[in-house]
Amino acid sequence: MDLFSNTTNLLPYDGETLYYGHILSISEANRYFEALMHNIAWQHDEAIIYGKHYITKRKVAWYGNENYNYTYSNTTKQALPWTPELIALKQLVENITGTQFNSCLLNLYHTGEEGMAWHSDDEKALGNNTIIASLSLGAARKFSFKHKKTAEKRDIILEPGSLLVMQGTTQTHWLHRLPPTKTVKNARINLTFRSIVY
Ligand SMILES: O=C(O)CCC(=O)C(=O)O
Ligand SMILES: [Fe+2]
Repeated sequence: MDLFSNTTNLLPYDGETLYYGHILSISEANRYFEALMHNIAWQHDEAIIYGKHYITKRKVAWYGNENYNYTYSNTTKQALPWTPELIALKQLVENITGTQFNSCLLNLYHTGEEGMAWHSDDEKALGNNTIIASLSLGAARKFSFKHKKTAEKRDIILEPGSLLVMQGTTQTHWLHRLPPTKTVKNARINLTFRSIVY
């Protein structure tokens, strides 16, 4: 039995997304935020859309068990080996979710003006009904879901030190995004633990 089983599904149908709230104390969340700011190999993300090359303001980093090649937005990333902080966080998230993860995509949003557009994490490498565990550090930000057919929406505030888990058919039927906002001035780090199936 997991310790956090009293969570409810944020989505009304066609998927399961659980918000576990704080899984780290404020001081632990601050300590990890500072450590990851300095110790992660942050790089600007690249995408090739209709043949045009884009570089994002947001920074990303990709870590994993092996040298996974991971392709999205027409660019291929290679995973770096886990750092001690990432191993500790992965362990914590695995204990709570009862699931093993073999990789983690990190995002660094320097201010509220950086976000992520509507998408679903439905790359082939994640397989069907994948489970993605999303840990937030730094600034609290709004996170939104939109159903692909009905356009029904759900919003949630992701607090620092909190865990959100997207599973079941969430990626098949729902888009999600991190909307940009002028009111947030501070940086946020998000870690999405994932399982690459090949
Ligand atoms: O920053 C977030 O909370 C979400 C990031 C995300 O959706 C992704 O990396 O696929
Ligand atoms: Fe995503």
